[in-house]
Amino acid sequence: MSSPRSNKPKIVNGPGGYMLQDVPHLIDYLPDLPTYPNPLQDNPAYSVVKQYFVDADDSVPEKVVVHKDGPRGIHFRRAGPRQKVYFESDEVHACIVTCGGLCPGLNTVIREIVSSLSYMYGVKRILGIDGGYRGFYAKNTIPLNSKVVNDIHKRGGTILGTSRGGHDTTKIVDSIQDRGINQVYIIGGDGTQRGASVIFEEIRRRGLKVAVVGIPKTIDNDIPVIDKSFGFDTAVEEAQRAINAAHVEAESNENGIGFVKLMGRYSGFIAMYATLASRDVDCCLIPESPFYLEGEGGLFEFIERRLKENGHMVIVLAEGAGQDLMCKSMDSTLKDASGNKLLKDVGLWLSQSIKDYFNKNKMVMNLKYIDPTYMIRAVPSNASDNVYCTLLAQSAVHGAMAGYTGYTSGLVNGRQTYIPYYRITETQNNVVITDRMWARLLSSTNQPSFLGPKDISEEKKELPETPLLDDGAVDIPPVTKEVTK
Ligand SMILES: Nc1ncnc2c1ncn2[C@@H]1O[C@H](COP(=O)(O)OP(=O)(O)O)[C@@H](O)[C@H]1O
Ligand SMILES: O=P(O)(O)OC[C@H]1O[C@](O)(COP(=O)(O)O)[C@@H](O)[C@@H]1O
Ligand SMILES: [Mg+2]
Repeated sequence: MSSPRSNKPKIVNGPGGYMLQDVPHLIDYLPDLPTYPNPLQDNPAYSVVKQYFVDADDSVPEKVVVHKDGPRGIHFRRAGPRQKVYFESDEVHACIVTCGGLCPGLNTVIREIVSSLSYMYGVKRILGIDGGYRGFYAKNTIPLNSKVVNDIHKRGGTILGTSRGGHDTTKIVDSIQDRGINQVYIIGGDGTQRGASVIFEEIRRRGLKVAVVGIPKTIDNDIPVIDKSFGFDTAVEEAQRAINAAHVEAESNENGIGFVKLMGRYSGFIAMYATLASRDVDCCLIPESPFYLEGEGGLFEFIERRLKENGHMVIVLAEGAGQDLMCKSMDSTLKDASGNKLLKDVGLWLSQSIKDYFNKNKMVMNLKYIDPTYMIRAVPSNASDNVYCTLLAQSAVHGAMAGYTGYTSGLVNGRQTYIPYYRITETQNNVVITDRMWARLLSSTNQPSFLGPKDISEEKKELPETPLLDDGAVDIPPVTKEVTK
C-alpha cells in the first residue's frame, strides 16, 4: 500500500492472483476527515432499492474471459453510492469543465452531473468552467443548476465550450483553491485525462480536500480499458447517413465510387464499426492497417477489379489512414495546441490519386467524395448514449462524494468502475488488425488485407487485442500499442 501523499499506484493483492488497481482516496493524505451518512438513504426514489449502496469490497474484473487455471487478474473498484460520504451537501462546491474535441453526449454528461449533485446529494453550488482548461484562469465561470441544464441533452456540442492547449497546472490549481472548489469534474479525452492527472497530483501535493474526477470522452474511442466511449454509437449511426449517400451516388453512376472520409486520428474504430454496420462498404482504410496503391495486391488493382465485378463501390477512409503515403514534401511535424499531430487531408489526396489512375488507364470512373467529419461529432447523442452518459455521470458523482479522487469513471465489462489515471493515460486504444473483429470486417467487405505474411507475424508480436466490445478473442493478453504524438 502506498504512503500518504505518495504517487505510487495503490495495488491490493488477493488470493488466486487477484489484483485491485485501486484509486486514491482523500484520506490517503487527509486521514482525519469526518464522514457523514449518505443522504440517498432518505431519498424516496432509492430507499426501496435493496442493497442500493455498493459493498466496499466490490470490484470488477478487467478481463471477464479467463482460463480454468488462470489467475483472477486485474480488477477495478466498482462505482456507485457508498454508505458514508466525505462531503456535507452544503459544503460541496463543484465545477465541470469540457476539453478537447467535441463528442455527442457532452451536454448529457454535464446535465447528469448537475442533476446527480443537486437531486441526489442536495448540492447547490456548481460552476461551469468556460472553454476548457484555460477557462479556469482566463474566463468567467457559468453558474449551473438543474433549470439551466434542463434540456441541454437535446443539443450537440457542449454548453460550456471547449478548447485545446492552455493547460497551466499551477494557474488551474490556484483558481480551484481561490474559488474554494472541492469537486472537479473533467470531461475529455486522453489529453484531458493526462491534464486531470497532473491537476490531481498538484492538489494532493498541496494537501487540499478536493476530489478530481475524470469522465472519458473520445469520438475516436482511443481511450484504453473502458468498453467504449460515450457518443461513439451516435457517431457510427450518423456516419451511416454519409455511407448511404455514397452508396446511392455510386450505384447511380457508371463505375461510380462513393468515397467517405470519417474521423479517426490514430484509431480506426469509427470507420470499422460504420463499415460493419452498413454492409454497403467495399473497402475500409484505417490508420492501423497499412496499405499501398500501385501494383499487384494494391488499392488501385482492387478498385479496378471491384468496379469490373459490380459496376460501383463504396470506400470508407479514416482520416489517419495512409498519411505516410502522401507527398513527403508536406510538413508532417505540425501540431495542434494540445500537441496532437495535425493531419494532412488524405481524403482529397487519395480521391485525386484514384481519379488520376483511372484517367491514365483511360477507364470511365465517377468518384463522389463525401466528408462528414464534423457532422458525426456535432450531433446530439442518441437514446442509448444518453442512458450511458447518465450512468457515467452518476457514478462519477457517487465516487467524489465518497471521497475517491484521482480517477476516471468508466464502463468495464458492462459495469461502472473507478479507474486510476495511469491506466487511462499509459496507452492508446487501437484496432488490432490481427483480431477477429478486423477479420469480420475483411470478410464483410471482401477487401484485401494489404498485408504480407511477414507483416501479420510482426503485427501479432506487437499488437495483442484491444476490443471495443467482446470480440471473442480470448487467448492474447491485454496490452495496447503505444502511439507517440
Ligand atoms: N500531457 C498533458 N499534460 C497536461 N495537459 C494536457 C496533456 N495533454 C493534453 N493536455 C490538455 O488536455 C486538453 C485536451 O487535450 P486534447 O489532446 O486536445 O483533447 P482530448 O482530451 O480530447 O484528447 C488540452 O487543454 C491540453 O492542453
Ligand atoms: O479539428 P479538431 O477540433 O482539432 O478535431 C479533429 C480531431 O478530433 C478528433 O475527432 C478527436 O480528437 P480528441 O479525442 O483529441 O478530441 C480526431 O478524430 C480529429 O482528428
Ligand atoms: Mg485525444
